[in-house]
Amino acid sequence: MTAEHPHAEGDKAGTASLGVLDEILTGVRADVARRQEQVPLERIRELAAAAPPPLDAYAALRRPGVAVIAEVKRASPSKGKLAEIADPAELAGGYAAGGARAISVLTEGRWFGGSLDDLAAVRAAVKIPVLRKDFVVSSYQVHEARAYGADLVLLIVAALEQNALVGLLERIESLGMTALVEVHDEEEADRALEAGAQVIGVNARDLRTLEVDRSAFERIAPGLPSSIVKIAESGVRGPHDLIRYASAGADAVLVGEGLVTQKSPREAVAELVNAGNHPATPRPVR
Ligand SMILES: O=C(O)c1ccccc1NCC(=O)[C@H](O)[C@H](O)COP(=O)(O)O
Repeated sequence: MTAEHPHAEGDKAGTASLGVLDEILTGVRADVARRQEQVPLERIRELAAAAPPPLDAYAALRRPGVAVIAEVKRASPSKGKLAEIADPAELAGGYAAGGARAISVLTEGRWFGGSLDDLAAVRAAVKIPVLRKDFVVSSYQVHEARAYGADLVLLIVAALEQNALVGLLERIESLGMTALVEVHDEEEADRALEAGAQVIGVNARDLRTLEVDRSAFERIAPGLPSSIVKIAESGVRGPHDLIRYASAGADAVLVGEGLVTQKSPREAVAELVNAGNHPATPRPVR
């Protein structure tokens, strides 16, 4: 993690500034501009085209049982430092061995302590789909994601005008990847559907206040068509949260803090996977 992490360790949800998403995006734009100066768009496109083909994340997440997407997350705006992750490949290998269906890699550096090197290391370590979890605002980042081995790319509706959302989603799909389109309310869910999203994540974390409200998924998911893969993001601290999300129709849960802070992230994943496969756990209606 960079030394100039903007929030001190131990910051709590609710105390961050209302403009945290804007603050993150300002830093992301500066970082993308710097990388693009070093590796021009034409070159990153060549690297993306030369990368091994992406895996089918939609199919992987539609398989029976509630899928666990396990996240490599060192730090966050809401909590500051979460875990020392010296070897993201080893962590991801443990997640895969525990039964994770996909791995999420935070590649934003200033707030989350991630990097594209983490993405490449994880890609090389596992044979399951890998998500580039970042604040994607330009097609350059989409080509970068592919060049570094991503199969899935996060798009946050709250961070994008509708034209940009549509353009980036099409770019992701044109490179054979899957877009995970993140929403926080019904209006954003409508925008995601209009843009053509096939995989929608409802993030329980309000990006303005950083508070986690698990009922957001329960409000939004039932209104989504059955063909959509529905992912409940944030707030899974154990099997009880997975079961709650499954009861509201989740195909998958995306889990960061609840895994990286455990003594054995591999066992913590396995516990969630078992809960997701248990016959008593509700199945999404398709
Ligand atoms: O985690 C944060 O504090 C955060 C703040 C602002 C924007 C995004 C943020 N997190 C990204 C995520 O969506 C989570 O890492 C992911 O859903 C996992 O959440 P959790 O299991 O609660 O760590």
